[in-house]
Amino acid sequence: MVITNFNGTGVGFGFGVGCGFGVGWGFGGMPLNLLGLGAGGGCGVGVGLGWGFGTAYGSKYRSSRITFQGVEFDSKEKGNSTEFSKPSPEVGDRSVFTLSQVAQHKSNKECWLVINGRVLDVTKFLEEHPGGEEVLLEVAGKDATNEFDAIGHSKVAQNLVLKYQVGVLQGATVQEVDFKDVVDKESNSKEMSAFVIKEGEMSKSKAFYEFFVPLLVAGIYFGYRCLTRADPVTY
Ligand code: HEM
Repeated sequence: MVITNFNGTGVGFGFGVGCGFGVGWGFGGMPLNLLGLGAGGGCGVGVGLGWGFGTAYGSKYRSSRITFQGVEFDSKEKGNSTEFSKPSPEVGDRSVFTLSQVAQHKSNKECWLVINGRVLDVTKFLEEHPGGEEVLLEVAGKDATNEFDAIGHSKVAQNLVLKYQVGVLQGATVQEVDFKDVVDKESNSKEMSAFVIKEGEMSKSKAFYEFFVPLLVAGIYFGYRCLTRADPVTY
């Protein structure tokens, strides 16, 4: 099983008494592909049905038997090792491309990008990418090394990079890799684990504003209502 955690800005709906903040469901993370638990605080209406913005945290699960196109992580076992099957690329692995040549392939029909000096044709991987095809298309035709590293991709993802290599970038020094070596313990264990926390995506001050300001406002309002409530008249 693969669990990918995410956090991001979310929208929460909740019910409250007196003021309208509560805990509810929200969406968050990139991509917005699963609902997560969110906390929201906000304006109260009437008897206290409220809504607010908060941060959503969630996890998404998928089967551990992920088969990326053409790559069988847990089959073809020979003894204790698993064979990493790489289909023959249309273009030779050692072809040398310039960045402007790579830049000519930036659509979903032909999507190339560069990672660590390797030129990759990820067209067939677009739909398979756990992070969504949009992020790949955003860096299509460019050097996406920084974006790739920033996510903290797993060893499995790094091995997949080799599968989609169609050449190298002109002037780049690329570490030679023997394809028999790319399968490590992680893929042999038939389990692809991912724990992606996008730190830095939300600054501390933003988190402060999203969480505490609505709570503060609601608290002040609640306190004001308590203090200004007229005492019942007793006879
Ligand atoms: C050919 C290059 C790439 C491959 C083979 C690849 C593969 C993967 C894989 C296997 C995962 C699942 C988690 C993991 O194992 O690390 C993943 C997640 C992700 N990737 Fe990539 N990736 C590639 C390029 C990129 C690029 C360039 C970006 C950003 C521009 C990106 C953004 C993401 C994001 C945001 C996630 C996390 C998804 C989530 O939080 O649910 N990936 N990728």
